Parts: sequence; structure tokens; C-alpha cells
Amino acid sequence: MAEYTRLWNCLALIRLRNPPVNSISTAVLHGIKAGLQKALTDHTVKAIVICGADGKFSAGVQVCDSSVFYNAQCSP
Ligand SMILES: CCCCCCCC/C=C\C/C=C/C(=O)SCCNC(=O)CCNC(=O)[C@H](O)C(C)(C)COP(=O)(O)OP(=O)(O)OC[C@H]1O[C@@H](n2cnc3c(N)ncnc32)[C@H](O)[C@@H]1OP(=O)(O)O
Repeated sequence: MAEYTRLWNCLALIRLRNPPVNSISTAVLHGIKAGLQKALTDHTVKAIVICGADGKFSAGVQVCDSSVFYNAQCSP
């Protein structure tokens, strides 16, 4: 749902993958958080790129997944 890749040089990549429009579900949100945690614990990472799979970034929050708002506000 969100794939972490350590790129060349000092870059890390988090790719959102939730077809068809890479909307942000709770699972995607957790994937973003896991990717950020990996990047933050790798002290050679200087920049994090977030992109969407298949040529699209993201349609924003996943419609009908109201738990995304709860998780975005309540997760440390
Ligand atoms: C890294 C960032 C982390 C951020 C964490 C955020 C946590 C939450 C906190 C903040 C609040 C966030 C608010 C928002 O995100 S508001 C924005 C909500 N999104 C939208 O309003 C976009 C609505 N969609 C569109 O405008 C269009 O669909 C489009 C421009 C994205 C694409 O248009 P088009 O190419 O014409 O395709 P379709 O409209 O036909 O859609 C294809 C397909 O995709 C489904 N779909 C579209 N958007 C969503 C969505 N947001 N959630 C779920 N599904 C979506 C659409 O229903 C179609 O499905 P199908 O009929 O089954 O084919």
C-alpha cells in the first residue's frame, strides 16, 4: 500500500500504491508512517520523496474511509 525504497545517494522513496488513484486509506497511512520511520532511522537519508504508483500521485483521503481522519489525528 506504501512501498519504501532506499534510492541512490541520500534519497529514500515512499511510493503510494492503492489503485486506481492511490487514495489514502488507513493501510496507506500506516505504510507512509512505516516508511517515514525507516527513513528517519537511516541517518544516511537526507531527503524523502513521496510519489504515487502508475503515474498518479494521490486523490487524497479515501472516500468512505472515515477512520483515516481518526488515525491521522490520534497516531503518535
Ligand atoms: C502523503 C500525504 C499524507 C496525508 C495524510 C492525510 C490524512 C487525512 C487528513 C486530511 C484530510 C484530507 C482531505 C482530502 O484528501 S480532501 C480530497 C479528497 N479527494 C477528492 O476529493 C478527489 C476526488 N476525486 C477526483 O476528483 C477524481 O476522481 C480524480 C481527479 C482523482 C480522478 O478523476 P478521473 O481520472 O476522471 O477518474 P474517476 O473520477 O473516474 O475516478 C476513478 C476511480 O477512482 C475512484 N476514486 C477517485 N477518488 C477517490 C478517492 N478519494 N477515494 C476512493 N476512490 C476514489 C473513483 O470512485 C473511481 O472508481 P470506480 O468508479 O470504481 O472506477
